[in-house]
Amino acid sequence: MLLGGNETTKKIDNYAINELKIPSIVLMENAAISFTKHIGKNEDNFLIICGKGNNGGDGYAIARQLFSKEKKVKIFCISDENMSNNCSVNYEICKNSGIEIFYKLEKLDKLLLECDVVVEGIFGTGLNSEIKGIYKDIILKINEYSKNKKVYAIDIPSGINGDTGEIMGVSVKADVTISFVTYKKGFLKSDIKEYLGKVIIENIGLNKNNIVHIVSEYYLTSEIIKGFHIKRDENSHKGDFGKVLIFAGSSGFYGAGNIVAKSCVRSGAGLTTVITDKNNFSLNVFVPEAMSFPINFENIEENFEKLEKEILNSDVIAIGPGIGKSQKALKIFEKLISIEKNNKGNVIKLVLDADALNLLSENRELFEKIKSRSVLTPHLIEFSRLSGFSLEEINRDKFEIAKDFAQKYEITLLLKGKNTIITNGKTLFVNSTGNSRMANGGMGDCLTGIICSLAGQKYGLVESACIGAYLHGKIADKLVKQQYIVNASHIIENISECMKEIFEV
Ligand SMILES: NC(=O)C1=CN([C@@H]2O[C@H](COP(=O)(O)OP(=O)(O)OC[C@H]3O[C@@H](n4cnc5c(N)ncnc54)[C@H](O)[C@@H]3O)[C@@H](O)[C@H]2O)[C@H](O)CC1
Ligand SMILES: [K+]
Repeated sequence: MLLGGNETTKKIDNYAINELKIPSIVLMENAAISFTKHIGKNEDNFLIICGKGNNGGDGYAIARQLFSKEKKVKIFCISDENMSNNCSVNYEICKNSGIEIFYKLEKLDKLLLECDVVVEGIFGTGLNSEIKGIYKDIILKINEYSKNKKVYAIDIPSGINGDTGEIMGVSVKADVTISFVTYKKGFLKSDIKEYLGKVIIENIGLNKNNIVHIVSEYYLTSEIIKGFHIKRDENSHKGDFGKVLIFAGSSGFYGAGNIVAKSCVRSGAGLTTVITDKNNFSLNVFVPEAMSFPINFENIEENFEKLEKEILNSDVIAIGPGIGKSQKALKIFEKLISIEKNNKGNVIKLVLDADALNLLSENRELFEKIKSRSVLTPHLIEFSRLSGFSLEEINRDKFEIAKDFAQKYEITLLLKGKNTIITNGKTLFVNSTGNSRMANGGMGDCLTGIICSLAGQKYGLVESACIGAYLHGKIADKLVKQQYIVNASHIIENISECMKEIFEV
C-alpha cells in the first residue's frame, strides 16, 4: 500500500491532472464511486456533511451516487461561498437533482438525530490550521449524536492532520475512514485509532504503475509481502536455502544465541551454525537441528584459521545478540566481517543486531567493511548511538533520518519501534503488524534469526527485513487473540504456520 502525506496527495493529483490528463472532476467522481462501494446494502437514511474544499466536493459527489441508488440522502452544506471548482460543480448537480440541502446550524441537531448514517466531508488533506468556530461546533455535534450511528469519514476524519496524525483542536470520530490512493502517514500515530475506526484505502482510477515514481514509501501489507515470495524449487536441496553462520550468545546469554538459531531454523534456512563458547551445551538441546562451531574464548585467535573456512562456507552471517562488548567479541566481529565473498564467489550477507551495533557505534571504521551487504536492526536507542541523533530528533523526523543513514552507510536499516521502518535509503517501508504484548526480552533475537534465515534463502536484504518484520508482528497479532503475553518462544513455534498462511494460502 502506498504511504503518503498531504504533499504526496497533491503531487499525485497534479500528475494525474497535468500529465495523465485526467480531468480533476473525473478523479473526484472515481473517488465517490470507490467510496460508495463500501456502503452496506442495508444502510440508508444518510446525512452528508460537506465543507467547501474538494473534501466537501467528494461529499456532494457521494451524495449524488447514493441518491442515484435510491437511498434517502440529505446534505448539510457548511458554506456555499468560496467553494473549490469541483465542489461547486457537484453542489450544483445535487441542488438541481432535488437532493435536500440544509444550511442553518440550528437545523443540524435534528438532522443528526434523524439520520442513520453520517458521511463527513468537511476537511481532508487541505486542513491547514486549528479548527475553531462553526467548524468546531459541527464536529462536536457529529461526535455527540453519532453514538448509535455509523460515521464514515471521507479521506481523513476531519480534524486529523494527514501528515502528523495530530488532532487540530477537535476531530470527527469515525467508524470507517475511506481514504484515497495512499495510507496517510498521520494514520500511523498510535493514539488516534478511535478517530480513524476501520481504515480502507481506495483507488481513484489510477494504475499504481503510473504513479509509483511519485511515491517511495509503502505501508507493508500482506499483498506486498506476498509479492516478495520466492517459490521453493522442488528439485532443490538444503544447500540452496542458505548456510547461515550465527555469532550470538555468550556466558550468561546463551539464550540469545539459541533463540536466533531456533528462529533461523524454523524460518527455513538450509544449514544453521552457531559460533559459541565450547562450554555451551544448551544449543544441542534447544535447537538440535543447528550445528555449533565451538570457540575457545580463552585464546580466540587460535580459532581463526578454522573460522575463516567457516566464513568462506557461509551465505549469511548474523552477529550481535548477547555477544557483549568485550575486546574478544569485537575481535570475532572484525574477523567475521573481514571476508566479503564466500567460496562460491557470492557476497556474504550480514545481519547485525544488538551488541554488534554497539560495537559498530564505537568502531566506526568498520562501517566500510559492511557496506552494500548488511541489514542493521537497531531499536531507537541503538540507532541514536549509531546515527548521533538524539531520540527527540529521530522521533521528529524518523523517515528522513532513517533514509539518510541507510544511504550514507549503504546499508539496509530496520529501525524497530511501534511502526518499524525498513529502508535502503531510496525506498521506505513501514510495518503494519505487531503489538505491545511482544515487548519482552528475546524478541529482537527472534527477528534477527528470521531475517538471516530469509537472507540465506536468496531473499534480498530489504525483502528479508520486510518479510521478517511483517511475519514477526503478524504472528504476535494472531497470538494476542488467545493469550495475554507473547514471548519469542511463542513466535518461533508459529513461524512456519504463518509463513504458509502468508505465502501459500
Ligand atoms: N488524489 C486524491 O486523493 C483526491 C482527493 N480529493 C479530495 O480532495 C481533498 C483535498 O481537497 P482540498 O480542497 O485541497 O482541501 P480540503 O477539502 O481538505 O479543505 C480545504 C478547505 O478548507 C479550508 N481550511 C483548511 N483548514 C481550515 C481550518 N482549520 N478552518 C477552516 N477552514 C479551513 C481551506 O482553506 C479550504 O477551503 C482530499 O482530502 C480528498 O478528499 C479529490 O476528490 C480528488 C482526488
Ligand atoms: K473528512
